[in-house]
Amino acid sequence: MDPQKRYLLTDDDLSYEFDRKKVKQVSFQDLSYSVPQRRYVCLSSRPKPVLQSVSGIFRSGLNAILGPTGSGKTSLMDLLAGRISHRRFTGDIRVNGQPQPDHFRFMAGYVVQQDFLEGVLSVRENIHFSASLRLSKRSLSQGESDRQQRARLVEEVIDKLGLSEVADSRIGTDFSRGVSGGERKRTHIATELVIAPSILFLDEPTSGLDAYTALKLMRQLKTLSQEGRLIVVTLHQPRYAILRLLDRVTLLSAGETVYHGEWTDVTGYFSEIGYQCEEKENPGDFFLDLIVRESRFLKNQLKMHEIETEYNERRLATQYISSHNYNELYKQLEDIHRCKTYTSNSRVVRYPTSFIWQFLITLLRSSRVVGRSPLAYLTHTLLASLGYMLFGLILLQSPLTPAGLHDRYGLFTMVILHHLFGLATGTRSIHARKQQFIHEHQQGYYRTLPYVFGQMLPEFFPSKVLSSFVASTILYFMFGFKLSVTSYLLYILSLQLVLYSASSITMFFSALTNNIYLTIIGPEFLFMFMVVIGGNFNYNLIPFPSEALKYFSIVRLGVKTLLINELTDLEFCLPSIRNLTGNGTCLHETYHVYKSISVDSYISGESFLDSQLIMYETAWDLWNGPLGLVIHTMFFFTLTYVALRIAVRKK
Ligand SMILES: Nc1ncnc2c1ncn2[C@@H]1O[C@H](COP(=O)(O)OP(=O)(O)OP(=O)(O)O)[C@@H](O)[C@H]1O
Repeated sequence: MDPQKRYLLTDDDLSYEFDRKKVKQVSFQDLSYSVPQRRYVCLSSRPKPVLQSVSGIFRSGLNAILGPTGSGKTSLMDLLAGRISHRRFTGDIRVNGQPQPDHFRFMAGYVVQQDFLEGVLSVRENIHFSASLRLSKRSLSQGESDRQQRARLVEEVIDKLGLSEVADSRIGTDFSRGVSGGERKRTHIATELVIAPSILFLDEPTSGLDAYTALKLMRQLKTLSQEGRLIVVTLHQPRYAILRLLDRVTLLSAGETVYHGEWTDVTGYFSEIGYQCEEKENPGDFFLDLIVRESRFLKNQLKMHEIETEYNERRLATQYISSHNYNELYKQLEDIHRCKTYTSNSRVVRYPTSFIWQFLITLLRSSRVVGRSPLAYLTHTLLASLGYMLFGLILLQSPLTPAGLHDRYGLFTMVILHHLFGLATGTRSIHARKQQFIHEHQQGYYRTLPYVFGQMLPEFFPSKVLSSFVASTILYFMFGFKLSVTSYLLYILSLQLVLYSASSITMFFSALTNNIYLTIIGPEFLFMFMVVIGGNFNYNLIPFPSEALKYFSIVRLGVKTLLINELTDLEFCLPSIRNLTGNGTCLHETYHVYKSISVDSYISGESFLDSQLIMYETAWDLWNGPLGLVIHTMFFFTLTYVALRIAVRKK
């Protein structure tokens, strides 16, 4: 193919090219990357350089990025894996000599330091989840059914990583022990390997493992690389036995390269520039100590503003740039990167599976998660029911008296407040899932919307919906609200809508920010605001129409609907004239007798609604409350979706 013509290919063509071809080489030239350094929440100061003019070529085999903590290993790997937007860095990355396509991250396996496996699911189920969402129909062969092929691939990878004995064991959560650390790490690798990527990135795969397990894992990676894969790992301070397995390394110091090339040549290179590693010393320790010592010295010099040109020339990074190794590398890179920079024809990112499929698979996972921890979900219902039962006992069969009318008002307000500050706030656990969502989304498991409908809503709502339904029903009959099917249904509907509305607000805050305090205080502040504007406070001094503002209050919309539903057609009389007609009205003849004695002897539900400035005459007056709650819910769900979309935008 004409090399110039190659760059006229569309993303689809490229994806096809890469799906068919193995990634044999990733080359990068003059990569520089900086991050905004925020001192205060809104103000950003000078950008902090993370990588400076880093170049190299990784080929099939076991490649490693080594360096002390904070030297930029993960950042370099993120760039190479396509997890950082092209807008954020300068330099050029090529895959098999072609520009890195937009969806490269979907094709590459990426094992992050902290895994996001589902603790209540088994090893096999976790791997299956990845296979179901990341293996496109096109990548599966004809003949066998898709389902059988996926199952076979899962079993193959379980076997390859030596996980057969624990395949049905649960991963484990903070509260229940599961598989060992090494098995967990291998399961994480298996979730990536199951898509048979020809390139695999692993960030600190040995961290948290004992020496033996770490070596065993690295040997497995070596075997995988010998099958023709291109594997890139970052390592912090590996032992010698691990270093000997490596084919190529990049040594980083404060974002600059101090060596890139074959592992076997590294000792020779350093002795050439005057640093001789003793025979019995671990070369890894030797180089890293050298880099750390130099960085510390450099930091002190910088503090004193006296970094000398003479010293600069002796710096490891400067010496590397003037070395023969670097010249050779640069010649090769010039050759590979000679072609024009590719500009993408389309920015559409194609997912391996369809929207519906992503929804179904995420729904299956969330149902399993809910089903496997029934106690966690039922506790909510049990506690809420017990609490409401207590209120029901205290106010058992409240009479239709003026005092009973005030009990109704008080109880409605209290139940709504409990829905806001009690039931809805549990939705904050979405915050804990956000990093899992970001990782899985970046790896091409699913789009945002199927996740929202398939995972988020089913996982967070059933327990709340059930709690609200059971507890409110108990209260309804214990307290003795209006005995009418329509009134009962409208009462349940209103409370459910209040719950959705309040939960959508807590969800929005969880999706919006990583700050745990803000996810707690944000919704509470908003709820308090709604109590103030929706309650009977005199806030006419606020410079906007108070009536319009009331529609913003979930409290107002909820209480108003419950009051209209309960109070219309009811009359509340003094106990002494509590001789009801059977349809909730006082015996008016008796009332006439008492009328002259006390004005408080009789109150109609309607007159109470009048006193609260609540309109109740038309169907619109009744239904604008539920409608307002639906609009609230939809509004905050949309905001949640937008916040999640922003959260998953490439770094
Ligand atoms: N998004 C970011 N925001 C702020 N600082 C960042 C960001 N990304 C990287 N950095 C900073 O850049 C430097 C390099 O980070 P990076 O995670 O790449 O280092 P590392 O070598 O992988 O470290 P470790 O071994 O501890 O994981 C660090 O000082 C880090 O704080």
